[in-house]
Amino acid sequence: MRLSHYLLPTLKENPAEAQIASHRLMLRAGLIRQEAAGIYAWLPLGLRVLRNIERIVREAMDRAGAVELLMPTLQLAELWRESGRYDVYGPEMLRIRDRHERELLYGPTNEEMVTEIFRACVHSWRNLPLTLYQVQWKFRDEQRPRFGVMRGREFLMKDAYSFDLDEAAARRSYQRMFVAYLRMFARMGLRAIPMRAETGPIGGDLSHEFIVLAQTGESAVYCDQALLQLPVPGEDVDYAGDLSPLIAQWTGPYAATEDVHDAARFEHEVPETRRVLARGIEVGQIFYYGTKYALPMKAHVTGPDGAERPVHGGCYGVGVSRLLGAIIEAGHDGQGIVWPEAVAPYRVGLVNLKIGDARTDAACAMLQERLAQAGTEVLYDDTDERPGAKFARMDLIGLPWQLIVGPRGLEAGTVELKHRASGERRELTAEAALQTLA
Ligand SMILES: Nc1ncnc2c1ncn2[C@@H]1O[C@H](COS(=O)(=O)NC(=O)[C@@H](N)CS)[C@@H](O)[C@H]1O
Repeated sequence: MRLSHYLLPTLKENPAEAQIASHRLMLRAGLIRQEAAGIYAWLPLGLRVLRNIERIVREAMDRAGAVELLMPTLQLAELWRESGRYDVYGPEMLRIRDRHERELLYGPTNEEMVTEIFRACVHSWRNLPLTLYQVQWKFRDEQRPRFGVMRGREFLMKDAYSFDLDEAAARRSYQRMFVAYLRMFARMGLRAIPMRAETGPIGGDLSHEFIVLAQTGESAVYCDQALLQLPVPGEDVDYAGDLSPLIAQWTGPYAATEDVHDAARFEHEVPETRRVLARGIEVGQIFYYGTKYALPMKAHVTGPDGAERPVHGGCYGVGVSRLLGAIIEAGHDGQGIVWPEAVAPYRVGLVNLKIGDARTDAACAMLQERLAQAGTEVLYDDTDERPGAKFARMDLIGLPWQLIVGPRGLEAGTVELKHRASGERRELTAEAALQTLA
């Protein structure tokens, strides 16, 4: 991709309204643009990261056996009257009337709608367990949208919903999602800690939040240091097996958000040297809520004994757009963003220090060709700005690698390869650089 024909409106100054690093950097690096309070346009570079995060989320859901569908953002109010949540959901719900004066709402979440789809399509226990998921925009009319995409009003969520014959089976679905979440966040370069949490308007009696520790996190969290060192389940985890030992390993040590924190237990259970009090960003939350929606909405299946019964459910959310903020909070320095390779918008920033010079242009063309053949995504800075400005922009947007081509280097038969995260720079031949990037 050539920067001279791209849309990358970087900003030199820190925008006054941005109070935390990720908000400042997302605006300065030209990833998003605020269109209204809590409502953002996703500019090309930010959209590529969002899509990479979605890909990792989808791969984790598919691997855990969930099935993707896509539900509309607009929902009928009567659906929420069936569950009894329409009147209790509160001012966060954006209520809309269409031209026929029909009452609609912009979905803040989709338990009712997915239950309606389930009850219309599934009638036998033989179809269970079934976990459906989507990646869809949500709207919550937050009183105080802030911190950029961290607490937006329109935001992208992966929401999954499990359906099972009984509580025991539903808890197994919950465990599969729990493990999938541990793996998913680790693949994004995050250490997300599962913490017992309140269930709030979604309901149920079992919930865990997945928290990324960060100074600017909105939640205060208390946990046992031991949790921060646990190895994340590997690629070979057997989702069909008994996951209880794994869950016990991750839920044994003390971990709680402030709204469920038990100070006495914390002091009693956790040796002082291992007590962690930190702030965290909630990047996901999972709930078991039994028949809370199936009962009022009559989502039944015929059991093995031939009897009709309401299904047991759970829901599993991930803040896909919030994750850009969380990843930047966890990975940035004084020069800008430091993207983990797995989510970076491009892997290599190719910088031509003298656009128009036959040798540097030819070298850059060759490098782009070879990197494209190797499947490496490249953002080519073919602008004629000063080198200093080009380096600063590359550091700001935080691509994992910078490949710098200048006339002096070519004279000596070398190009420069810089690793953004470590700051390490090396002068080496183009071939050696391509080998390093392979
Ligand atoms: N205002 C918001 N802006 C950005 N992300 C948000 C916002 N509200 C929630 N999220 C993200 O969305 C995730 C899921 O939201 S939730 O309310 O906990 N859960 C649900 O809505 C369930 N229906 C999940 S299926 C949260 O963990 C958080 O990461």
